[in-house]
Amino acid sequence: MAGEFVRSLGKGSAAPGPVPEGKIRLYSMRHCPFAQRTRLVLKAKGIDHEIININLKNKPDWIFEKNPVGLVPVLETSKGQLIYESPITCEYLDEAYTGKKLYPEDPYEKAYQKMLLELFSKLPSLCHKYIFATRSGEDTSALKEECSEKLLKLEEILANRKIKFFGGDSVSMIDYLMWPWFERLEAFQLHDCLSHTPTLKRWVEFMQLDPAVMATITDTQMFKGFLELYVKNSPEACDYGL
Ligand SMILES: N[C@@H](CCC(=O)N[C@@H](CSCC(=O)c1ccc([N+](=O)[O-])cc1)C(=O)NCC(=O)O)C(=O)O
Repeated sequence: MAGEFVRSLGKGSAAPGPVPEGKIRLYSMRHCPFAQRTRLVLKAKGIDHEIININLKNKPDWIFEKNPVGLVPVLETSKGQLIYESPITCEYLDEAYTGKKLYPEDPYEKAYQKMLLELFSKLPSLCHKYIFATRSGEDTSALKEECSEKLLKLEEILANRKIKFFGGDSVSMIDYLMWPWFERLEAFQLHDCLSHTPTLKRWVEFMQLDPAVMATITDTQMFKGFLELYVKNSPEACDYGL
């Protein structure tokens, strides 16, 4: 069974058959911010796809045949090609499919977006560390400060370039690659890190109006419910809310 809102496949499940001609398959998890990057690009480009959710707390053995490290997202084509690591899945979709180009054609502008991604790329692990530290009652002030510093850097970039989105005046790849963590700041209890970043706050408001963002939005309460179970390694975490 494939679909965005279908229960995940876990240990003991049969491996799905080949991907139908004309479709691409995403191995995903409904609450995963990395997989949301790929879902944003699939939506933004209007790509015909199917989704198979994976139970990451009770993984089927066959997921390691799709990605040797057993993580989602993974794309599978009808030729049996496999693509993993979220920024690579997004770039692949942008190149392999027609429709709106999300990375700029200009080599410098594309390089610039990839440099921004590097700058951003510490934030996911900081958010995750913060969640675990909060749960175990540790002092989280240094981690929170580090998050604020990262966001301040992004604020300066956006404010200095006087642009609405990180790639210019319309949404592009870098915005989608960063978005899933901004959407979850409240659930991470890190929302006040945005209190000194007015330009970044406006970017969040612009992003909330984007059709692909609206189509993949994660409800804060739902994500909190998922996190609660995920940090306890519950096999029910990935299907929370279904
Ligand atoms: N570079 C890779 C990283 C991919 C990745 O790590 N995927 C997680 C998805 S599940 C993670 C998740 O949704 C989550 C959310 C919040 C928190 N937290 O706040 O603590 C933690 C995790 C996974 O499969 N994981 C499976 C596994 O680790 O075995 C890429 O860019 O593709």
